Amino acid sequence: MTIRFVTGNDGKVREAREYFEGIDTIEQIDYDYTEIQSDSLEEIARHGARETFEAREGDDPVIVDDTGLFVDALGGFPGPYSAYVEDTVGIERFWRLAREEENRRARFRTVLAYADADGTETFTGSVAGTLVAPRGDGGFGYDPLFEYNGQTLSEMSTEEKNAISHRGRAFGEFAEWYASNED
Ligand SMILES: O=c1nc[nH]c2c1ncn2[C@H]1C[C@H](O)[C@@H](COP(=O)(O)OP(=O)(O)OP(=O)(O)O)O1
Repeated sequence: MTIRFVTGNDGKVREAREYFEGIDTIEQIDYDYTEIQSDSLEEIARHGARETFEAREGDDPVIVDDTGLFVDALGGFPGPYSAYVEDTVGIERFWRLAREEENRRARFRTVLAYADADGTETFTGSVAGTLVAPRGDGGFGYDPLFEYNGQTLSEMSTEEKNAISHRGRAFGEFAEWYASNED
């Protein structure tokens, strides 16, 4: 099938194309859905997918990905506000805040929302790691700061990142559900 991925983030699309290579086609859709103010990634993603599905003509299913980086020592900040923090202060200044903390544990969480004529479903994936001084030049967003098993996500190939990442795990949940729901 063709999966219509509603996002302006090319990094997310690259990871989806790698994950579903040879299985499904990923089509990137630009639709400016309302990012509701909420501390729940589920609500944000669910609302975005529903709104986009209903605004489009036809019955093509769509997916929306809402992701956040949650830092333990900062009470989960920036969490659902991760895009805002990246756009305003940037990851270098965010690192200067995080490096003051003794406990540098953090977690990425992705909620993928799928909407079609039958309703909306959400799928979640997360990965725990450690914040470090930025390293590597792959990936996107906060990847250079996030270390997992000795490597930052920026030092991994897309395939390696997908194998352990929040998003890769959410894709896995979705793919399993989708396969068991096909007519
Ligand atoms: O795997 C990732 N590795 C590192 N950083 C990441 C990742 N995934 C999202 N991020 C960053 C991008 C943005 O600063 C925020 C999520 O924001 P989020 O609203 O989900 O995405 P976005 O605004 O970039 O694109 P869009 O809403 O069009 O899909 O965390």
